[in-house]
Amino acid sequence: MVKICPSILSADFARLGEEVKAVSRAGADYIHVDVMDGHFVPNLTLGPPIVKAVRQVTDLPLDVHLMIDNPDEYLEDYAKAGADFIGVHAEVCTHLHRSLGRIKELGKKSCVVLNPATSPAAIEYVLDMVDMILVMSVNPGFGGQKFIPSSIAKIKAIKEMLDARSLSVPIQVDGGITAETIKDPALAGATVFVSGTGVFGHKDGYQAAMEEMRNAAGV
Ligand SMILES: O=C(CO)[C@@H](O)[C@H](O)COP(=O)(O)O
Repeated sequence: MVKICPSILSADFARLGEEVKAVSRAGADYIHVDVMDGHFVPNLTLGPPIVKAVRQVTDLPLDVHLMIDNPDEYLEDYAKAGADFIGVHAEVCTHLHRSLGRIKELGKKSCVVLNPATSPAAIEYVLDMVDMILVMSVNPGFGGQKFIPSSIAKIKAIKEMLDARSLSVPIQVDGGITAETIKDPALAGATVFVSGTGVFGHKDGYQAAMEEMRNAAGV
């Protein structure tokens, strides 16, 4: 079952509440919230007060992707703000097992995130404790970038690792996802798709964008 998660990074921030309501009505499965700190990634976005505000305008799960250094220091703030999923990068968590465990202790779903250059081996020993795995198909920091094709082999490798352990953790993919690019990652085993410009920039509107992606995924 394909899930589509509009990334509010590409929304009109001056009308953020309306934008979130509109994609929720148009059939989004989760609202994807990109948190950037200007250190781990070369861009700055938003923090817990905005997550709290978004929480008030939709009943959909909030999928909060922390692109920040020292995520442990902020997990509780994002949990309190209303995140449902909290994603942390394998590259910045010195004690990844502890960070993912802390997310669960806070009563939230945990997601581990891999940059394009990071090997699936980095998450081999936490596969059994995560609720979602996010494969970045662009280098994080900006919307509107081109899908990196090597992500497909990585998704396949992670799917094989999960199957070998009889685990059914959803694989999410994020970056450059549109109706034109969704099929290959879907065939490789991804079921959860983040899309920013592909949804918010679609010429025929949000519902058409998500329907096209679901149809194109075709799995
Ligand atoms: O995390 C990120 C970027 O760092 C993504 O969530 C982008 O927001 C996706 O945007 P598109 O590539 O779909 O435009």
